[in-house]
Amino acid sequence: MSAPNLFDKVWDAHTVRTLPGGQTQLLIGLHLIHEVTSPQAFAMLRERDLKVAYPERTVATVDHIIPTDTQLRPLRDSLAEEMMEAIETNCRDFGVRLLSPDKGEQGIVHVVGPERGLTQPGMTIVCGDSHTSTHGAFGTIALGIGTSQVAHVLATGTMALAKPKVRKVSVDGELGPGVTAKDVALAIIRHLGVQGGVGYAYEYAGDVFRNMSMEERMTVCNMSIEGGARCGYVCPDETTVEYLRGRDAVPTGEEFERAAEWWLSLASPEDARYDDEVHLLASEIEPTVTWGINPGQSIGVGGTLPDPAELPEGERFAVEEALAYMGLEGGQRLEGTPIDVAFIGSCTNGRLSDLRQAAAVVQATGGRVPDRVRALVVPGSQRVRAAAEAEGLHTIFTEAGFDWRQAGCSMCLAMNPDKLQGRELCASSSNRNFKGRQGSPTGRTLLMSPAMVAAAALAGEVRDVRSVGARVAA
Ligand SMILES: CC(C)[C@H](C(=O)O)[C@@H](O)C(=O)O
Ligand code: SF4
Repeated sequence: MSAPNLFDKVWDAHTVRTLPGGQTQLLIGLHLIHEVTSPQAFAMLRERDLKVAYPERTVATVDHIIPTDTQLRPLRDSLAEEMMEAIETNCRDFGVRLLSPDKGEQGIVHVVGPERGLTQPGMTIVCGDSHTSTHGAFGTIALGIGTSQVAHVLATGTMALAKPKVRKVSVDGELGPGVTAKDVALAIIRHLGVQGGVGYAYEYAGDVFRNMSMEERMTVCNMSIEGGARCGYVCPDETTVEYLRGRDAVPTGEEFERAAEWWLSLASPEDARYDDEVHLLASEIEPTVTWGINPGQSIGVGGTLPDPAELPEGERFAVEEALAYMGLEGGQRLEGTPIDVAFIGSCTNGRLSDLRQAAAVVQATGGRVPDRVRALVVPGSQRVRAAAEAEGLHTIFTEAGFDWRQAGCSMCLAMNPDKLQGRELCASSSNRNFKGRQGSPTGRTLLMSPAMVAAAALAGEVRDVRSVGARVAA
């Protein structure tokens, strides 16, 4: 008999009961909320005269709509100001803590949860946001939910869910220089497909994840959803424990040691059972760039684009459609393609280590962003911004011609003034390259690591980060 994996253990520990239809009623340990998916949910509570069942397990932030040039109130965009006021009022009326920009606590929801130690191993975590999978880096069950589910969790602290299957995704060996967590995430998605994870939770394992920092694990877990998985996680280990020690929401002293012991005990054992297992080799992963309109359409930076004429009939259309939208030719190399905009930031790659890697490339290259390129560095949270400034990273960026911004989602989704214009081509450290994703209906996105974005910004074109000589690997 094989043993339960982490997902089974956390699921069982939070099961309230099995519902008549076969779903599980799951107790939710942490409910994170943001300004986009919460207003309607609070309205539903008001209509039915309900309270937030567990305000102490509910934490709010503002990220999508907040401008990143200045956060001074009232916000210049009246709709953004309205949304800001709505979340302030809702949090006040329902007794929910808002991580406020005035107190230096604000940031992207998936950055502030972990950095404050709100995200802890063994928890169930939900948020009305698809990239909630990020929190799985700590060995949690972390799920994105819809607005009506947000209302349900606010009102009951529980949620009905069918248990997904679990696939173990192992990446073994050692990553080469210049190959980052982002490249691992893109390689997994390319290998398994953007729909490959449907119905699954991904357990990330193997040498590569064992050696990763928590921030790198977050980058990969963040993109689980882009590979279709319901969520993704890494089993807690000493790296997890040491990351959490001393953070705001984490217990101290004896209580911390007890918690740490429990966290470590949740890790899947050697003989754990899985519904499926997949193995990838670290040595086969290159610095990766997307060329299409979903995150699975990527190549190693040195490679050439697929040629529709050489593809089987069934695959041809999707490639043709993507190449036509992107204005690229099959068989062409991506390296050397001129870019118009460079964006470093987002919940995938807007943490301190990401900014450090990008800054290292800027220093190693020594040049300046050409005038025709707009380059933005947007920290994932106010704390990340302050920490980066304390090490002088902002000076490295601004002296090289990058724009150093306030914390927020910024151009990842462009629900704020940071938008592409027309057909601009953007080298972006974010997670989605869908048509029109970055604010212009015809705008184009090349997803890559923050180090690669920095290299592209300085060259004004797609470059292999390894050619600039900076050691950017963790
Ligand atoms: C606005 C929000 C609902 C959305 C999501 O769920 O992911 C956004 O964060 C995104 O990245 O597209
Ligand atoms: S940074 Fe991008 S992916 Fe992350 S929550 Fe914001 S909009 Fe969504």
